[in-house]
Amino acid sequence: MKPAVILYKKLPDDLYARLAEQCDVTEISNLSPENQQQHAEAFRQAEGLLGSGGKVNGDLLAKMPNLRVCSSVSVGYDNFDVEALNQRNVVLMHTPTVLTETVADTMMALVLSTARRVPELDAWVKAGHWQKSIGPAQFGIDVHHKTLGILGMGRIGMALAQRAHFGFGMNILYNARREHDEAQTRFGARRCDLETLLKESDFVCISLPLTRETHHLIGAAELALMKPDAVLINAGRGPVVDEQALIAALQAGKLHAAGLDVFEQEPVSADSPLLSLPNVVTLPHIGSATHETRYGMMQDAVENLIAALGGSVDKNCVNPQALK
Ligand SMILES: NC(=O)c1ccc[n+]([C@@H]2O[C@H](COP(=O)([O-])OP(=O)(O)OC[C@H]3O[C@@H](n4cnc5c(N)ncnc54)[C@H](O)[C@@H]3O)[C@@H](O)[C@H]2O)c1
Ligand SMILES: O=C(O)[C@H](O)CO
Repeated sequence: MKPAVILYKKLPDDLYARLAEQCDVTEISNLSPENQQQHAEAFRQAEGLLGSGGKVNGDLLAKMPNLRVCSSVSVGYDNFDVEALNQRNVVLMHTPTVLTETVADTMMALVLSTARRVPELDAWVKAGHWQKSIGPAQFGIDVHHKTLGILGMGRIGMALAQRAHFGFGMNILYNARREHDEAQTRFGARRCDLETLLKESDFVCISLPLTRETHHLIGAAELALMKPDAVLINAGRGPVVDEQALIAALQAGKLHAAGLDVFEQEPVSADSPLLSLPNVVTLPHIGSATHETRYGMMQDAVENLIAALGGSVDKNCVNPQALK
């Protein structure tokens, strides 16, 4: 008999067919309480759960007594209560690697667009304000040969360092719990404490996961250490930065600009002051959102689920120790 799974994300037809060939699929739009209630029996039967968005915690697990594998269409897994999964011996699979280069591209896009004010000046031209030669009011700041500090020197941090160092001749700083030999050898990257990184970087770039340690890692005190002409980029998770403190720093002119792909609340509220600051570039959490990469993530998530239900967790598993 095929294992029962709940699918809470729309898949392309070919990937749905691949999943349905191996599993008995119940498809729902999301993990809302209404869907959990309406499909209570399917939740009770399910051995697998595949999708992204929505909390997977002890409450949900209590409704899924047969669950063995969760497969997330994301690398970040802060939506999952891993301790609760471990207690129940539920394996969590995710999609690292396939999205790394695309997210690094997005971060570089934020670096360039904040420094050179691309969205702001695009709107200015389209609004008909370009009536004579531009002057200092339209100038930006250089990116090349500046210092880029990375918080979260993992897969995405390394791919960003590669672009910044080889593409733009930038000096790379990083803050990490351990020395990263490859970062030192390939990019001449220097490990430093958080304070030094914030004081010396022209661009502070966050590609950290959201954990108890990283929640509000960057608050008012940390922002105050940054140079007034520095830029903050966040493509990790919104709550790594205290958003109220960031708004206050930007409003007080203590930072040059910010580039944000992630927010404390998503979608960001339409009345957030961040949306009316001209020096803030906002994106709707599109770090990995290209056609090719999103397809690759969904493909990996399907294969991860099938492999883990079959007892194989050699690749892309957050908690292999949970496998009984
Ligand atoms: N904006 C997006 O669309 C998007 C897309 C993909 C990933 N992300 C985010 O980026 C994160 C990183 O992805 P990755 O594939 O590079 O993961 P990774 O595990 O390879 O890298 C994360 C790095 O952060 C480091 N780290 C963790 N806690 C730290 C701390 N307290 N201090 C210093 N360093 C710490 C880890 O040691 C690791 O090197 C994901 O967890 C996710 O939250 C966002
Ligand atoms: O963690 C990830 O993979 C991205 O944020 C997409 O959700």
